[in-house]
Amino acid sequence: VEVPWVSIEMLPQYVGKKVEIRGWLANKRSSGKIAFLILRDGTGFLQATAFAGEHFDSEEVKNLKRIPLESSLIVQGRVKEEKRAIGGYELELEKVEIISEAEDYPIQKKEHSIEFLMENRHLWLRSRKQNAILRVRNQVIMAIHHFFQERGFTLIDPPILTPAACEGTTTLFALDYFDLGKAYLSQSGQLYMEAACMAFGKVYCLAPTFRAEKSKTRRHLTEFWMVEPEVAFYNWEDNMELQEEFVSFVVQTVLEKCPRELEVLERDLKPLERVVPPFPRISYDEALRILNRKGFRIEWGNDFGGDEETAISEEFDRPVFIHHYPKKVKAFYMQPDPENPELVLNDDLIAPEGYGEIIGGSERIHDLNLLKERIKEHHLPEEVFDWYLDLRRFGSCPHSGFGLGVERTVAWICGIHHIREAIPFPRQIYRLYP
Ligand SMILES: NC(=O)C[C@H]([NH3+])C(=O)NS(=O)(=O)OC[C@H]1O[C@@H](n2cnc3c(N)ncnc32)[C@H](O)[C@@H]1O
Ligand SMILES: [Mg+2]
Repeated sequence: VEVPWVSIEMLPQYVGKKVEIRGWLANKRSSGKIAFLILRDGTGFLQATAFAGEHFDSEEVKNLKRIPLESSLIVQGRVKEEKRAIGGYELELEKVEIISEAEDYPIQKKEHSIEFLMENRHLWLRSRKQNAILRVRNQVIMAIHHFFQERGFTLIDPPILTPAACEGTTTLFALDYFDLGKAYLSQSGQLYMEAACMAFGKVYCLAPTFRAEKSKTRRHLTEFWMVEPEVAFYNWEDNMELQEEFVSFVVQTVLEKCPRELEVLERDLKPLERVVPPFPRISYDEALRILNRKGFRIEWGNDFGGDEETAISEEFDRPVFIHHYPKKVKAFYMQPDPENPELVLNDDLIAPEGYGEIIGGSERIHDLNLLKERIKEHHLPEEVFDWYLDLRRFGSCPHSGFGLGVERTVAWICGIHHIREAIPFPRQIYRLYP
Protein backbone atom coordinates (compact mmCIF):
# COMPACT_ATOMS: atom_id res chain seq x y z
CA VAL A 1 0.00 0.00 0.00
CA GLU A 2 1.36 3.45 -1.04
CA VAL A 3 2.39 5.38 2.09
CA PRO A 4 1.37 9.06 1.61
CA TRP A 5 4.18 11.68 1.67
CA VAL A 6 2.74 14.38 3.96
CA SER A 7 4.04 17.64 5.44
CA ILE A 8 4.57 17.97 9.18
CA GLU A 9 2.01 20.78 9.42
CA MET A 10 -0.64 18.40 8.01
CA LEU A 11 -0.04 15.62 10.60
CA PRO A 12 -3.17 16.39 12.67
CA GLN A 13 -5.14 14.87 9.76
CA TYR A 14 -3.17 11.59 9.96
CA VAL A 15 -3.36 10.52 13.60
CA GLY A 16 -3.21 6.69 13.75
CA LYS A 17 -2.12 6.44 10.12
CA LYS A 18 1.21 5.49 8.52
CA VAL A 19 2.84 8.39 6.63
CA GLU A 20 6.10 9.35 4.94
CA ILE A 21 8.01 12.48 5.92
CA ARG A 22 10.87 13.89 3.81
CA GLY A 23 13.16 16.36 5.55
CA TRP A 24 16.23 16.87 7.68
CA LEU A 25 17.50 15.88 11.12
CA ALA A 26 17.23 19.08 13.15
CA ASN A 27 18.10 17.64 16.54
CA LYS A 28 18.37 14.36 18.38
CA ARG A 29 18.53 12.91 21.85
CA SER A 30 18.41 9.48 23.28
CA SER A 31 17.39 7.98 26.54
CA GLY A 32 18.45 4.42 27.06
CA LYS A 33 17.18 2.19 24.25
CA ILE A 34 15.07 4.90 22.55
CA ALA A 35 16.32 7.26 19.82
CA PHE A 36 14.46 10.58 19.66
CA LEU A 37 15.01 12.26 16.28
CA ILE A 38 13.67 15.81 15.77
CA LEU A 39 12.86 16.19 12.09
CA ARG A 40 12.03 19.32 10.13
CA ASP A 41 10.59 19.60 6.62
CA GLY A 42 10.19 23.38 6.30
CA THR A 43 6.58 23.34 7.47
CA GLY A 44 7.23 22.32 11.08
CA PHE A 45 9.26 20.23 13.53
CA LEU A 46 8.42 16.65 14.58
CA GLN A 47 9.62 14.18 17.19
CA ALA A 48 10.24 10.74 15.67
CA THR A 49 11.06 7.83 17.95
CA ALA A 50 12.73 4.48 17.30
CA PHE A 51 13.24 1.62 19.71
CA ALA A 52 14.51 -1.94 19.42
CA GLY A 53 11.61 -4.22 18.54
CA GLU A 54 9.46 -4.95 15.49
CA HIS A 55 11.10 -2.45 13.10
CA PHE A 56 14.67 -1.92 14.36
CA ASP A 57 17.17 -4.06 16.25
CA SER A 58 19.26 -2.46 19.00
CA GLU A 59 22.28 -1.95 16.66
CA GLU A 60 20.09 -0.09 14.18
CA VAL A 61 18.73 2.12 16.95
CA LYS A 62 22.31 2.92 17.93
CA ASN A 63 23.08 3.84 14.31
CA LEU A 64 20.09 6.16 14.20
CA LYS A 65 21.58 8.05 17.13
CA ARG A 66 24.76 8.53 15.11
CA ILE A 67 23.13 10.23 12.10
CA PRO A 68 24.79 13.69 11.79
CA LEU A 69 22.58 16.75 12.27
CA GLU A 70 21.07 18.22 9.10
CA SER A 71 21.37 14.93 7.20
CA SER A 72 18.49 14.62 4.74
CA LEU A 73 16.14 11.73 5.43
CA ILE A 74 13.02 10.01 4.21
CA VAL A 75 11.20 8.26 7.03
CA GLN A 76 7.98 6.33 7.49
CA GLY A 77 6.05 5.75 10.65
CA ARG A 78 2.72 5.92 12.41
CA VAL A 79 1.40 9.26 13.70
CA LYS A 80 0.23 9.64 17.27
CA GLU A 81 -0.72 12.57 19.43
CA GLU A 82 1.89 13.38 22.04
CA LYS A 83 1.23 16.63 23.90
CA ARG A 84 4.77 16.62 25.40
CA ALA A 85 6.44 16.41 21.98
CA ILE A 86 7.37 19.45 19.87
CA GLY A 87 4.34 20.36 17.77
CA GLY A 88 2.10 17.99 19.81
CA TYR A 89 2.55 14.92 17.61
CA GLU A 90 5.01 12.04 17.39
CA LEU A 91 6.02 9.61 14.63
CA GLU A 92 6.69 6.02 15.69
CA LEU A 93 9.39 5.17 13.19
CA GLU A 94 9.19 2.04 11.04
CA LYS A 95 11.67 2.96 8.30
CA VAL A 96 14.55 5.47 7.99
CA GLU A 97 16.38 6.15 4.72
CA ILE A 98 19.39 8.48 4.81
CA ILE A 99 19.46 10.51 1.57
CA SER A 100 22.63 12.44 2.32
CA GLU A 101 24.72 12.42 5.45
CA ALA A 102 25.64 15.98 6.47
CA GLU A 103 29.14 17.16 7.25
CA ASP A 104 29.74 18.62 10.69
CA TYR A 105 26.95 21.23 10.87
CA PRO A 106 28.30 24.63 12.05
CA ILE A 107 25.16 25.88 13.82
CA GLN A 108 24.96 23.60 16.83
CA LYS A 109 25.15 25.59 20.01
CA LYS A 110 22.15 27.50 21.31
CA GLU A 111 24.03 30.79 21.43
CA HIS A 112 26.20 31.83 18.46
CA SER A 113 27.26 35.42 17.82
CA ILE A 114 24.98 37.35 15.45
CA GLU A 115 27.99 37.90 13.17
CA PHE A 116 28.52 34.12 12.95
CA LEU A 117 24.81 33.51 12.31
CA MET A 118 24.70 36.22 9.62
CA GLU A 119 27.77 34.71 7.91
CA ASN A 120 25.81 31.44 7.88
CA ARG A 121 22.43 33.00 7.03
CA HIS A 122 21.98 30.40 4.23
CA LEU A 123 21.96 27.72 6.98
CA TRP A 124 20.53 29.81 9.84
CA LEU A 125 17.31 30.01 7.82
CA ARG A 126 16.72 26.40 8.88
CA SER A 127 16.38 27.20 12.58
CA ARG A 128 12.95 27.16 14.19
CA LYS A 129 12.79 30.87 14.97
CA GLN A 130 14.02 32.00 11.55
CA ASN A 131 11.58 29.61 9.92
CA ALA A 132 8.75 31.14 11.99
CA ILE A 133 9.73 34.73 11.09
CA LEU A 134 9.90 34.05 7.36
CA ARG A 135 6.63 32.12 7.41
CA VAL A 136 5.06 35.22 8.98
CA ARG A 137 6.70 37.29 6.22
CA ASN A 138 5.10 34.96 3.69
CA GLN A 139 1.65 35.57 5.21
CA VAL A 140 2.25 39.34 5.34
CA ILE A 141 3.05 39.34 1.61
CA MET A 142 0.03 37.18 0.80
CA ALA A 143 -2.18 39.48 2.91
CA ILE A 144 -0.82 42.53 1.04
CA HIS A 145 -1.83 41.06 -2.32
CA HIS A 146 -5.17 39.81 -0.97
CA PHE A 147 -6.07 43.21 0.49
CA PHE A 148 -5.40 45.21 -2.67
CA GLN A 149 -6.68 42.63 -5.16
CA GLU A 150 -9.96 42.38 -3.22
CA ARG A 151 -10.33 46.17 -3.51
CA GLY A 152 -9.76 46.38 -7.25
CA PHE A 153 -6.16 47.63 -7.18
CA THR A 154 -4.01 46.64 -10.17
CA LEU A 155 -0.51 45.30 -9.48
CA ILE A 156 1.94 47.33 -11.56
CA ASP A 157 5.64 46.40 -11.42
CA PRO A 158 7.98 49.40 -11.26
CA PRO A 159 11.45 49.52 -12.81
CA ILE A 160 14.42 48.82 -10.51
CA LEU A 161 16.88 50.64 -12.79
CA THR A 162 15.85 54.30 -12.69
CA PRO A 163 17.19 57.63 -14.03
CA ALA A 164 16.63 59.75 -10.92
CA ALA A 165 16.16 60.01 -7.16
CA CYS A 166 12.75 59.92 -5.51
CA GLU A 167 13.73 60.15 -1.85
CA GLY A 168 16.67 62.48 -1.91
CA THR A 169 20.05 62.13 -3.57
CA THR A 170 22.07 61.12 -0.49
CA THR A 171 21.05 57.45 -0.45
CA LEU A 172 21.33 56.53 -4.13
CA PHE A 173 23.10 53.43 -5.42
CA ALA A 174 24.49 54.47 -8.81
CA LEU A 175 25.75 52.21 -11.59
CA ASP A 176 27.12 52.84 -15.06
CA TYR A 177 24.46 52.31 -17.69
CA PHE A 178 26.00 51.80 -21.17
CA ASP A 179 26.35 55.12 -23.01
CA LEU A 180 23.49 56.68 -21.04
CA GLY A 181 25.57 57.61 -18.01
CA LYS A 182 24.32 56.74 -14.53
CA ALA A 183 21.37 54.55 -13.52
CA TYR A 184 20.15 54.39 -9.92
CA LEU A 185 18.68 51.43 -8.06
CA SER A 186 15.10 52.33 -7.20
CA GLN A 187 14.58 54.10 -3.85
CA SER A 188 10.81 53.81 -4.31
CA GLY A 189 8.36 52.78 -7.01
CA GLN A 190 6.17 55.78 -6.20
CA LEU A 191 6.73 57.99 -9.23
CA TYR A 192 5.86 55.09 -11.52
CA MET A 193 2.78 54.30 -9.43
CA GLU A 194 1.66 57.90 -9.97
CA ALA A 195 1.91 57.35 -13.73
CA ALA A 196 0.09 54.03 -13.36
CA CYS A 197 -2.74 55.40 -11.21
CA MET A 198 -3.54 57.91 -13.99
CA ALA A 199 -3.97 54.89 -16.24
CA PHE A 200 -5.63 52.39 -13.86
CA GLY A 201 -7.18 54.53 -11.09
CA LYS A 202 -5.81 52.55 -8.15
CA VAL A 203 -2.57 50.59 -8.28
CA TYR A 204 0.07 49.11 -6.06
CA CYS A 205 3.52 47.59 -6.35
CA LEU A 206 5.48 45.26 -4.07
CA ALA A 207 9.15 45.38 -5.00
CA PRO A 208 12.68 45.67 -3.68
CA THR A 209 13.96 49.20 -3.04
CA PHE A 210 17.45 50.41 -2.26
CA ARG A 211 18.92 53.06 0.03
CA ALA A 212 22.65 53.55 0.46
CA GLU A 213 22.09 54.02 4.17
CA LYS A 214 25.32 54.61 6.03
CA SER A 215 23.56 54.30 9.36
CA LYS A 216 23.85 50.82 10.95
CA THR A 217 20.60 50.75 12.92
CA ARG A 218 18.11 47.99 13.70
CA ARG A 219 15.58 49.63 11.37
CA HIS A 220 17.66 50.16 8.25
CA LEU A 221 18.66 47.84 5.41
CA THR A 222 20.26 48.86 2.13
CA GLU A 223 17.86 46.58 0.23
CA PHE A 224 14.32 46.24 1.54
CA TRP A 225 10.85 45.53 0.19
CA MET A 226 8.11 48.10 0.07
CA VAL A 227 4.44 47.95 -0.87
CA GLU A 228 3.39 51.21 -2.53
CA PRO A 229 -0.29 51.85 -3.33
CA GLU A 230 -1.32 54.97 -5.26
CA VAL A 231 -4.89 56.22 -5.85
CA ALA A 232 -6.07 58.90 -8.27
CA PHE A 233 -8.46 61.50 -6.72
CA TYR A 234 -7.50 60.47 -3.15
CA ASN A 235 -6.54 63.22 -0.73
CA TRP A 236 -4.25 62.85 2.30
CA GLU A 237 -7.15 61.90 4.60
CA ASP A 238 -8.46 59.20 2.24
CA ASN A 239 -4.84 57.99 2.21
CA MET A 240 -4.70 57.60 6.00
CA GLU A 241 -8.00 55.73 6.07
CA LEU A 242 -6.66 53.28 3.47
CA GLN A 243 -3.47 52.84 5.53
CA GLU A 244 -5.23 52.03 8.81
CA GLU A 245 -7.59 49.59 7.09
CA PHE A 246 -4.65 47.95 5.29
CA VAL A 247 -2.31 47.64 8.29
CA SER A 248 -5.17 46.31 10.46
CA PHE A 249 -6.01 43.71 7.80
CA VAL A 250 -2.40 42.53 7.58
CA VAL A 251 -1.96 42.25 11.36
CA GLN A 252 -5.30 40.48 11.91
CA THR A 253 -4.54 38.09 9.03
CA VAL A 254 -1.21 37.12 10.60
CA LEU A 255 -2.94 36.60 13.98
CA GLU A 256 -5.39 34.26 12.25
CA LYS A 257 -2.94 32.37 10.00
CA CYS A 258 0.26 32.20 12.09
CA PRO A 259 -0.64 31.18 15.65
CA ARG A 260 2.09 28.52 15.73
CA GLU A 261 4.77 30.84 14.39
CA LEU A 262 3.83 33.60 16.84
CA GLU A 263 3.94 31.00 19.64
CA VAL A 264 7.46 29.92 18.56
CA LEU A 265 8.42 33.62 18.68
CA GLU A 266 6.80 33.95 22.13
CA ARG A 267 5.02 37.03 20.82
CA ASP A 268 2.66 38.87 23.22
CA LEU A 269 -0.48 39.00 21.07
CA LYS A 270 -2.38 41.66 23.02
CA PRO A 271 -0.69 44.68 21.35
CA LEU A 272 -1.45 43.14 17.94
CA GLU A 273 -5.08 42.43 18.82
CA ARG A 274 -5.49 46.19 19.42
CA VAL A 275 -4.44 47.00 15.84
CA VAL A 276 -7.87 47.90 14.51
CA PRO A 277 -9.15 51.20 13.01
CA PRO A 278 -9.34 54.03 13.71
CA PHE A 279 -5.73 54.84 14.53
CA PRO A 280 -5.04 58.05 16.49
CA ARG A 281 -3.95 61.04 14.38
CA ILE A 282 -1.71 63.82 15.65
CA SER A 283 -0.03 66.69 13.81
CA TYR A 284 3.71 67.30 13.82
CA ASP A 285 3.08 70.22 16.18
CA GLU A 286 1.10 68.02 18.59
CA ALA A 287 3.92 65.44 18.41
CA LEU A 288 6.42 68.16 19.31
CA ARG A 289 4.29 69.08 22.35
CA ILE A 290 4.30 65.44 23.50
CA LEU A 291 8.07 65.26 23.09
CA ASN A 292 8.66 68.50 24.96
CA ARG A 293 6.44 67.29 27.77
CA LYS A 294 8.56 64.10 27.90
CA GLY A 295 11.78 66.05 28.16
CA PHE A 296 12.95 66.00 24.55
CA ARG A 297 14.32 69.26 23.22
CA ILE A 298 13.61 69.39 19.48
CA GLU A 299 13.50 72.56 17.44
CA TRP A 300 10.47 73.09 15.25
CA GLY A 301 11.35 71.97 11.71
CA ASN A 302 13.61 69.06 12.69
CA ASP A 303 12.69 65.51 11.77
CA PHE A 304 12.03 62.79 14.37
CA GLY A 305 14.47 59.94 14.93
CA GLY A 306 13.80 56.49 16.34
CA ASP A 307 13.90 57.62 19.98
CA GLU A 308 11.39 60.41 19.37
CA GLU A 309 9.08 58.08 17.43
CA THR A 310 9.23 55.54 20.28
CA ALA A 311 8.48 58.23 22.88
CA ILE A 312 5.47 59.43 20.86
CA SER A 313 4.15 55.91 20.25
CA GLU A 314 4.20 55.16 24.00
CA GLU A 315 1.29 57.60 24.36
CA PHE A 316 -0.98 55.34 22.30
CA ASP A 317 -2.16 51.71 22.34
CA ARG A 318 -1.98 51.17 18.55
CA PRO A 319 -0.15 52.65 15.54
CA VAL A 320 -0.35 56.46 15.45
CA PHE A 321 -0.37 58.79 12.44
CA ILE A 322 1.77 61.90 12.57
CA HIS A 323 0.70 64.31 9.82
CA HIS A 324 1.50 67.81 8.52
CA TYR A 325 5.29 67.69 8.79
CA PRO A 326 7.35 70.76 7.92
CA LYS A 327 7.94 70.93 4.17
CA LYS A 328 11.71 71.27 4.64
CA VAL A 329 12.19 67.76 6.11
CA LYS A 330 10.07 66.02 3.51
CA ALA A 331 10.34 65.00 -0.17
CA PHE A 332 9.91 67.36 -3.13
CA TYR A 333 6.67 65.83 -4.41
CA MET A 334 4.50 66.42 -1.32
CA GLN A 335 1.42 68.66 -1.62
CA PRO A 336 1.66 71.74 0.64
CA ASP A 337 -1.05 72.46 3.19
CA PRO A 338 -3.28 75.15 1.60
CA GLU A 339 -3.65 76.77 5.03
CA ASN A 340 0.06 76.81 5.80
CA PRO A 341 2.47 76.21 2.87
CA GLU A 342 5.32 75.59 5.36
CA LEU A 343 3.61 72.25 6.09
CA VAL A 344 2.83 69.32 3.76
CA LEU A 345 -0.16 66.97 3.56
CA ASN A 346 1.75 63.86 4.54
CA ASP A 347 1.69 61.21 7.22
CA ASP A 348 4.13 58.86 8.86
CA LEU A 349 2.58 55.83 10.58
CA ILE A 350 4.44 54.96 13.77
CA ALA A 351 4.13 51.39 15.03
CA PRO A 352 3.87 50.76 18.78
CA GLU A 353 6.39 48.93 21.00
CA GLY A 354 9.32 50.95 19.72
CA TYR A 355 9.19 49.84 16.09
CA GLY A 356 8.91 53.39 14.79
CA GLU A 357 7.99 54.48 11.29
CA ILE A 358 6.53 51.69 9.14
CA ILE A 359 4.78 53.92 6.57
CA GLY A 360 5.60 57.16 4.79
CA GLY A 361 2.79 58.59 2.67
CA SER A 362 1.36 61.83 1.29
CA GLU A 363 -0.83 63.65 -1.13
CA ARG A 364 1.27 64.55 -4.19
CA ILE A 365 1.65 67.94 -5.85
CA HIS A 366 -0.72 67.94 -8.82
CA ASP A 367 0.01 71.47 -10.11
CA LEU A 368 2.61 71.54 -12.91
CA ASN A 369 4.27 74.86 -12.03
CA LEU A 370 4.44 74.14 -8.32
CA LEU A 371 6.08 70.77 -9.00
CA LYS A 372 8.60 72.41 -11.35
CA GLU A 373 9.39 74.90 -8.58
CA ARG A 374 9.96 72.12 -6.04
CA ILE A 375 12.23 70.18 -8.42
CA LYS A 376 14.32 73.32 -8.77
CA GLU A 377 14.31 74.00 -5.00
CA HIS A 378 15.57 70.44 -4.40
CA HIS A 379 18.28 70.92 -7.07
CA LEU A 380 16.97 67.91 -9.02
CA PRO A 381 17.75 67.62 -12.75
CA GLU A 382 14.46 68.69 -14.39
CA GLU A 383 15.14 66.87 -17.65
CA VAL A 384 14.97 63.38 -16.08
CA PHE A 385 11.66 64.32 -14.45
CA ASP A 386 10.07 65.48 -17.69
CA TRP A 387 7.97 62.30 -17.92
CA TYR A 388 6.87 62.86 -14.30
CA LEU A 389 5.86 66.43 -15.14
CA ASP A 390 3.81 65.08 -18.08
CA LEU A 391 1.47 63.57 -15.46
CA ARG A 392 0.64 67.19 -14.53
CA ARG A 393 0.34 68.29 -18.19
CA PHE A 394 -2.13 65.60 -19.20
CA GLY A 395 -5.15 65.15 -16.92
CA SER A 396 -3.57 65.96 -13.59
CA CYS A 397 -5.60 65.38 -10.44
CA PRO A 398 -5.09 65.22 -6.68
CA HIS A 399 -3.70 61.80 -5.87
CA SER A 400 -2.13 60.16 -2.84
CA GLY A 401 -0.24 57.06 -1.85
CA PHE A 402 2.16 55.55 0.64
CA GLY A 403 4.99 53.11 1.14
CA LEU A 404 4.97 50.44 3.83
CA GLY A 405 8.29 48.83 4.65
CA VAL A 406 7.79 45.05 4.67
CA GLU A 407 10.74 44.22 6.94
CA ARG A 408 9.89 46.84 9.57
CA THR A 409 6.29 45.56 9.56
CA VAL A 410 7.36 41.91 9.85
CA ALA A 411 9.82 42.78 12.66
CA TRP A 412 7.04 44.60 14.54
CA ILE A 413 4.47 41.80 14.10
CA CYS A 414 7.04 39.14 15.11
CA GLY A 415 8.35 41.23 17.98
CA ILE A 416 11.98 40.80 16.87
CA HIS A 417 14.68 43.32 17.63
CA HIS A 418 16.41 43.78 14.27
CA ILE A 419 14.93 43.87 10.77
CA ARG A 420 17.89 41.85 9.40
CA GLU A 421 15.96 38.75 10.58
CA ALA A 422 12.84 39.89 8.69
CA ILE A 423 14.34 39.34 5.21
CA PRO A 424 15.86 36.08 3.89
CA PHE A 425 19.23 37.56 2.86
CA PRO A 426 19.76 40.98 4.50
CA ARG A 427 21.89 43.66 2.88
CA GLN A 428 23.49 46.32 5.07
CA ILE A 429 26.38 48.73 4.79
CA TYR A 430 28.87 45.98 5.83
CA ARG A 431 26.94 42.95 4.61
CA LEU A 432 26.72 41.65 1.07
CA TYR A 433 27.28 37.93 1.82
CA PRO A 434 25.85 35.23 1.53
N1 LIG B 1 5.02 55.44 -2.18
C1 LIG B 1 5.41 56.28 -1.20
O1 LIG B 1 4.79 57.28 -0.86
C2 LIG B 1 6.67 55.91 -0.46
C3 LIG B 1 7.70 57.03 -0.47
N2 LIG B 1 8.22 57.32 -1.81
C4 LIG B 1 8.87 56.59 0.41
O2 LIG B 1 9.79 55.91 -0.05
N3 LIG B 1 8.74 56.97 1.71
S1 LIG B 1 9.85 56.57 2.85
O3 LIG B 1 11.17 56.97 2.41
O4 LIG B 1 9.35 57.07 4.11
O5 LIG B 1 9.89 54.97 2.93
C5 LIG B 1 8.65 54.31 3.14
C6 LIG B 1 8.86 53.21 4.16
O6 LIG B 1 9.91 52.33 3.73
C7 LIG B 1 10.58 51.82 4.88
N4 LIG B 1 11.99 52.13 4.78
C8 LIG B 1 12.55 53.28 4.32
N5 LIG B 1 13.90 53.21 4.32
C9 LIG B 1 14.20 51.96 4.82
C10 LIG B 1 15.41 51.26 5.05
N6 LIG B 1 16.61 51.81 4.78
N7 LIG B 1 15.35 50.02 5.55
C11 LIG B 1 14.14 49.44 5.81
N8 LIG B 1 12.94 50.03 5.60
C12 LIG B 1 12.99 51.28 5.10
C13 LIG B 1 9.93 52.45 6.10
O7 LIG B 1 8.93 51.56 6.57
C14 LIG B 1 9.32 53.70 5.51
O8 LIG B 1 8.20 54.16 6.25
MG1 LIG C 1 9.85 58.06 5.81
